[in-house]
Amino acid sequence: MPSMAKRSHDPCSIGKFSNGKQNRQTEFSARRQKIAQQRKSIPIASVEKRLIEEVQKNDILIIVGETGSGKTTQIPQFLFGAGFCRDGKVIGITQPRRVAAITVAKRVAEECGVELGQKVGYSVRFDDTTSSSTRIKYMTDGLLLREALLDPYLSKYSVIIVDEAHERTVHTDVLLALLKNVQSARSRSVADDQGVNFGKKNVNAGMSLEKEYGGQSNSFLKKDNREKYAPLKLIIMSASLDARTFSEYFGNAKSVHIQGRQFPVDIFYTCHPEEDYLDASLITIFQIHLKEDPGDILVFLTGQEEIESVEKLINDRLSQFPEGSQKLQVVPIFAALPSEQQLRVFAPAPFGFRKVILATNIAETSVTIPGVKYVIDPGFVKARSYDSGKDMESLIIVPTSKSQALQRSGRAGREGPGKCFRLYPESEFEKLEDSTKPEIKRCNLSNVILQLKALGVDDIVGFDFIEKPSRTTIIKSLEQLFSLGALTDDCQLSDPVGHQMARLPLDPIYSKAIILASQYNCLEDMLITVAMLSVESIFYAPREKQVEARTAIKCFSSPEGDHITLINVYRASNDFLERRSIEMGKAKIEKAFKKWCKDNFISSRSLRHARDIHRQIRVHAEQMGLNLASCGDDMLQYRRCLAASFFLNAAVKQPEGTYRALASGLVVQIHPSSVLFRQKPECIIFNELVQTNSKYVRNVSSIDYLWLTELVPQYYVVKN
Ligand SMILES: Nc1ncnc2c1ncn2[C@@H]1O[C@H](COP(=O)(O)OP(=O)(O)OP(=O)(O)O)[C@@H](O)[C@H]1O
Repeated sequence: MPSMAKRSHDPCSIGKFSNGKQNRQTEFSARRQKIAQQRKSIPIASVEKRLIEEVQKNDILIIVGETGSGKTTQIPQFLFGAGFCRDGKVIGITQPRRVAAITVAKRVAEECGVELGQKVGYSVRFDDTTSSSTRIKYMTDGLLLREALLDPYLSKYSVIIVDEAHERTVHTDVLLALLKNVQSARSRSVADDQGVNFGKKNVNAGMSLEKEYGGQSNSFLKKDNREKYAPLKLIIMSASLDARTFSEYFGNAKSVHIQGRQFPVDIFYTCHPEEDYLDASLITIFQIHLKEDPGDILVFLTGQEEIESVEKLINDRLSQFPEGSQKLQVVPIFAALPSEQQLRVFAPAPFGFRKVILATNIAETSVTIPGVKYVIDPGFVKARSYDSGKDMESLIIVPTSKSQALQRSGRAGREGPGKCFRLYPESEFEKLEDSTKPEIKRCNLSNVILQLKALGVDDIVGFDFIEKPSRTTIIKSLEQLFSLGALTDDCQLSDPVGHQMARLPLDPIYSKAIILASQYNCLEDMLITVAMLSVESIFYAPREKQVEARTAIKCFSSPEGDHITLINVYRASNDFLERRSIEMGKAKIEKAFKKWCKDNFISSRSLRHARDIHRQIRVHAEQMGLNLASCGDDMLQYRRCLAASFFLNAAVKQPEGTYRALASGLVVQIHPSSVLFRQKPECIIFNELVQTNSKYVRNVSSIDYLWLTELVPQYYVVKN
């Protein structure tokens, strides 16, 4: 059992739990009363007037306030009350994650006593609950960026609040630059009584990549029409923000600090470092379950695999408890789970049960999970990392930053006093970085550049990022887009390919595969491929059943590689569901589907998610008028299309059985999970590069070497 040392203690009162026996109406009014009470006692309530004055006085305001002080839920309501939505204007609040946007909107609608989608709504990719009456709109930062493509001045908004800005996701950073530009353009339009026009580019024939890199900073909203826009108010918010960086970026903008949180959270550290944080998490879960007062537990793990393995370990251990004494409900939440399954963590546990939520960092900021009193934080997170020299992007497990640790502990103590168990010594905490390195500095930028180009940004190097990505990364990403045919020689979006790619909400390499597949008459098959490649892992092989799992996978495997194998799984699941939907009702199908997946060592969650993604991207393909054909059983065209799409990830076999990636020169091996692990064909394409003790490639298919020069001569003849 990890021994814990308590760091601080605040006097606490025990949270109250409803007995659930009141009739519905009394329950409803009691809940409304409770919410009204909560709102009054929230720290931010006492500074409402001052905050409104600050927003009125300052066009840009930076607000730093403790977790749970009421920034996300209350400030938009204050602004609404102060008249910021007059003339039908909207207050927009961005969140880095969908789950936060959805759940906070639901809470605020409830606080306002309105139906979701009326005064308060949310909009996230593929799910929009807003209507023409919506005045307080929660959304993801990525969604607001896409809105800017259609309405460059974001003209319906009077205020935009960028929440959890400390996360510094790529979308947040790009959004900040965009908003800065939109704000000054809107102010100019009023001051000069002269309008502005968005996105008209100085097409400069013959401009080379070199010129693109060397350009000067440009404002991409250019004056030349006569429309007027009302000024835009901008608020940047977080609990753990380096206010100075943001203030300087926005020309010494004013920052205000909100003191206090509603309930205390006691922090505990282990006395010694833990060798195995999964084991330590498991022990701490049961330690809390057996010894602590009622209250749910939120555990932060790094990804789906860890979550599923801890889920299994908890259930195994529970099965050893005497019948009827288990009383622990385990609910996972991670990005790859379909939305409705993610939202299960917000439902109360069955009466008398304690809920254990196993979460990735998607539950780290903004969300309030009702019932959570205990947080377990092993101190790790899976983060993107990019080596621009090798053009290699990977996900690696790294220690959290101090600001992430603070956010995690902030998930306890929202409805009453809480406790946070950090599974590392306090001395380790002191060594953590203050904040997380901005994502823009650790990822490939081709997607961002594609979006910026679609927004009309000419000069990427000169673009006013809050922190500039490295020049090498920008150059590599531009080169990649150029190789994919998304950019013309003068660095503009190509027509139609570049524009079509920017419309698809996917990585450029996948968008390109979809556009090409339309020409190769195999789009249906490529849509399945992209959907299956977008989820974590389709096959699930428990350690103790490796042999059985390998036999089961053989039923689907194709000698041509993992891509066709994934298509076989998808098609088999289609057949299964079609047959069953004739035989049985909806509720039974779900159960039968789970059993079918389990028998075949397939993760039913991942497959469901892939089916969901497939449905969504198919709608995009239809709307774009692409040719929705399938190549049926003759997969040759499909394999040629794989080669033409993923040529940047082609590799050839070396005499000793390793592979040399043609674009980067890296020496890689086929991952043991690939169906081609033993077969080792002469030439392959792959979709993922993972770095453990060696460099492995996953999702691999064999191709004919000559296809590369035949299908992508502009790259292979010229370059290699
Ligand atoms: N869904 C909910 N159920 C119950 N209480 C809630 C809910 N959402 C918010 N609250 C209450 O409102 C308080 C303020 O939440 P809010 O999200 O506005 O804080 P915040 O300052 O934005 O915190 P953070 O920085 O952690 O996002 C919470 O501490 C909690 O008491």
